[in-house]
Amino acid sequence: MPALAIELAPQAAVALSPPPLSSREKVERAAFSSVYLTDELAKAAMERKKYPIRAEEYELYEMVGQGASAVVQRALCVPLNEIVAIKILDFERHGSDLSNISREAQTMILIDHPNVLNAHCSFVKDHTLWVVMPYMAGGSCLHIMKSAFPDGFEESIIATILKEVLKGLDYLHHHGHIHRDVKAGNILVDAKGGIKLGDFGVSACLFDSVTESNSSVARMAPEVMEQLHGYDFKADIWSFGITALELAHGHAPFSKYPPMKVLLMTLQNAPPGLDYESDKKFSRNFKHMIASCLVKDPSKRPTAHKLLKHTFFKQARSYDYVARKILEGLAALGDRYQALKEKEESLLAQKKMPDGKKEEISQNEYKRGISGWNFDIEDLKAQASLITCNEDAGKDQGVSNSFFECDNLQDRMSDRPYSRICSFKEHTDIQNDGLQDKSSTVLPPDETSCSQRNRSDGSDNELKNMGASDQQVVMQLQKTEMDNLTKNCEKGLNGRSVFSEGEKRVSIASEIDEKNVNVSPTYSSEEPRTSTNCPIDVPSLSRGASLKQQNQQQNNMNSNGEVSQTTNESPAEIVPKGSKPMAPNGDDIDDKSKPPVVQQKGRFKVTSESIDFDKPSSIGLQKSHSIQVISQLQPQSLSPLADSSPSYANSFFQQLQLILQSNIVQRDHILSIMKQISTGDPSANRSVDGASLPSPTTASEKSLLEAAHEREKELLQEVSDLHWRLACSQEEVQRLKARNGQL
Ligand SMILES: Nc1ncnc2c1ncn2[C@@H]1O[C@H](COP(=O)(O)OP(=O)(O)OP(=O)(O)O)[C@@H](O)[C@H]1O
Repeated sequence: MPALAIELAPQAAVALSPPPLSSREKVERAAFSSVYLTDELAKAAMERKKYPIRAEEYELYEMVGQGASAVVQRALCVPLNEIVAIKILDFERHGSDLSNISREAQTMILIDHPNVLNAHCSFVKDHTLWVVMPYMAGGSCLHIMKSAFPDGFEESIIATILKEVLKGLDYLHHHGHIHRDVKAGNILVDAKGGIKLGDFGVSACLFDSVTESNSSVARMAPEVMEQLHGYDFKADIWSFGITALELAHGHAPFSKYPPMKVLLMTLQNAPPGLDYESDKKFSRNFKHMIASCLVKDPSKRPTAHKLLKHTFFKQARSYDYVARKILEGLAALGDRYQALKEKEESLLAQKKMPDGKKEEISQNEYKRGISGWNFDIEDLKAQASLITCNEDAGKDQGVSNSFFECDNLQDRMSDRPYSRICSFKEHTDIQNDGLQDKSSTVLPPDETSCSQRNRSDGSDNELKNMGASDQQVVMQLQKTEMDNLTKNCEKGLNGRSVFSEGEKRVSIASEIDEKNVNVSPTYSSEEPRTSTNCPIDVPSLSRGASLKQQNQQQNNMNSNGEVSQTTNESPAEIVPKGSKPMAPNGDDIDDKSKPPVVQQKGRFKVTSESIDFDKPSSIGLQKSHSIQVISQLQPQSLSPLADSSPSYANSFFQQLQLILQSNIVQRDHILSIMKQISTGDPSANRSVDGASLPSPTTASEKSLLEAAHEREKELLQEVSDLHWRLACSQEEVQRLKARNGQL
């Protein structure tokens, strides 16, 4: 049966109304709905060499790659006598979103940029879609690292590769595309060291594969994970930052964790970054470049266009240099692929988990975030003083512009450089963070304050990043893990080993462990910690330290106060600052003056409106020492403002309750564990209900309860703070509504 071409001239693009279709027909027809077509791209595509669209005209050779949804084979295009790569997607086996796949294959054909892998053509063969592409003989950066650079590339190579990737991203964003899967595995190198960003979205919907693999989750931006407000091209910048870390270390920061863990870590923790101590070989510019991408608030991430001007990329070299440095001496791609596949299969067969050390490193990288950095403040001041202010200064950049070159006025205008003061302040804050505490309890760069405004609208991880359902998941996981922890402690008390050899040592439990339990007085904040510490450390707990540490962490999480709409009813009404219009021409991508755009991208919403909550008011919550009383309060009773927007207040109140409940559960677990340890009785009451807590008969139990009450008070204080911010936010919402009404 002859293969059917789906490479169609854009003029022929017609959306057909579908009667019941076979999956093959669906692919073919979906290819017509070329929403991405632009005249410019279509013209370029028409001018290109014609590749045959019949499978018979290609000779398939060895496999050179495999992704979640496709295999890639080297092949000969017989009529043109040219080696190509053919990506073969089995759309029946993967049950993929056919319209997405074929539409994006179509887009690949129209792509025309030296740094983006385009497709020569694509066609359907039986139940598979064939995408014919240029053959990239070096393979992906991931493959190259796995074969010859397990600890990552050197900085000049990384700068060269990433600069090319960034050019590709800039092109895509300029044409209104989000890549959605930037990673080392999708950065391809040709025989001459040329770099192309591949796999332009041909792999299906991201969230369909979340449960299967964490390779995409590891690089997913927080706003993509939360799915509350949609995301925009800045999500690619986050992934770009993670990819930079991947190239620097040979693996992504949390690649060894299961997807759910990665989701939680990304949402809850400070962003990962290069470590001042262990990454000494890398320059400050590199560290800064990564940090500027890994800012949780997308609006504070630079555009690809702006990032290209970062001083880090000054060290970029030629393609030749890349070929010499990383390709020389490598076996042919097919052989390398085969060898890696065999190695991975044998590891799997032996049930050998990946190196536990790497897990620890990942964990520590993650926790430290950028806290270990030391900036030369004088240097920064000098650089910052070169930057010109504009009226929006400080509004939308997460990190200083002092690392960015401003070539001309247009760049300055389009990229909205920071003001001198903000730039300096930002770094002061970063530096202070580093000096203040080298442990994990630091604010990420996006949460450092630049002004009063920024102080009040920085991200609140618990509230901004997580919807109610996320929190339920978190709570459930935390409870499960806490139960595990309790069991492990029991095992420890019974003289049995806490973790078996092959057991994963770092899990969510370790996170909880960090926050709530692991507070041995002998603990050094710079030492890696794992949940294995539990049975050893707990007997010598310093409760004060424990609670303080926990509180500090909580405060860090909650002190920035951005309050975002989380109700499901009207997600488009209030959206985060980070969501900006994705301008097709790219020039005004950062222009806040544009009207809001809400766009549905498959299952995601792309939104552009932002709201700042910057005006404090003083509405206090009456404190109570009983958590029960607070948790029973109805939202209406909390604030008169709640009446004006009940769904908003309800949602917010629910979130507060969830956080509080989560803390209560954790607290009770900890108390229970401590009691077991102090009595040496693993069968001691493990109930987590406040009502069934043991009565304070001994001095140690008394002090435990005192500590718990302290914590309770702290939590109440936090609730009070949050409520205050809610009131501010509501006021701001009213103000904005009024302003919108006027407009
Ligand atoms: N044009 C090419 N030339 C050489 N190798 C390629 C080419 N395209 C892809 N590969 C190799 O094949 C691998 C899988 O391809 P690709 O990532 O496009 O598949 P996928 O199913 O979309 O993957 P995923 O969705 O997991 O990213 C790549 O990581 C790369 O190593």
